Amino acid sequence: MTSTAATSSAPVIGIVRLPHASDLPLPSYETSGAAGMDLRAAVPDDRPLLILPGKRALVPTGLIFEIPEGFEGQIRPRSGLAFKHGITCLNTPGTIDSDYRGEVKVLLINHGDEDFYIERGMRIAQMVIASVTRAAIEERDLAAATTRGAGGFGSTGTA
Ligand SMILES: O=c1ccn([C@H]2C[C@H](O)[C@@H](COP(=O)(O)OP(=O)(O)OP(=O)(O)O)O2)c(=O)[nH]1
Ligand SMILES: [Mg+2]
Repeated sequence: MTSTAATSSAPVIGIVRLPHASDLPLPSYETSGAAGMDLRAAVPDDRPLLILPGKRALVPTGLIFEIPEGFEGQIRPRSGLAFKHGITCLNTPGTIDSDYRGEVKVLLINHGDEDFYIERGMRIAQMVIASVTRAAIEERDLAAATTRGAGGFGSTGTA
């Protein structure tokens, strides 16, 4: 089941299919409540991409995204690939900036102990569109005091 229904006031994401993805389906939400649209591998039909255990690969999607200002694309792993094969995104969540006009690529790593072949059209990751807040930056001489202060990295204990 796939769903093309958008939430109300949803941003419109423009997608350009590059020649090496022209026969692949556009990304789509697999169910009516799916948060992410699945991305497919645009590797050659006759040349699956081998990822050896412990190695990583940049997998082409053959897609250029036009994400409106105020939003970003987050590339996240698919849990099934992670659970069954140890295949995940190394830089998760990958950030797709709204002003990026290059081909979106997915950085996969094989954390499993077997060779894994990425086949053409395989759904390798998912993209979640999220709103972004861009902050104003102000330099300060001193940061305002708080109860936590400089405590971190487990300073509150575990229990
Ligand atoms: O998984 C990813 C992550 C990033 N990108 C593209 C889109 C993004 O807008 C651009 C830059 O990503 P990022 O800012 O994470 O990388 P960087 O190492 O800081 O590169 P740059 O100096 O180009 O910003 O690379 C991808 O295609 N896939
Ligand atoms: Mg950057």
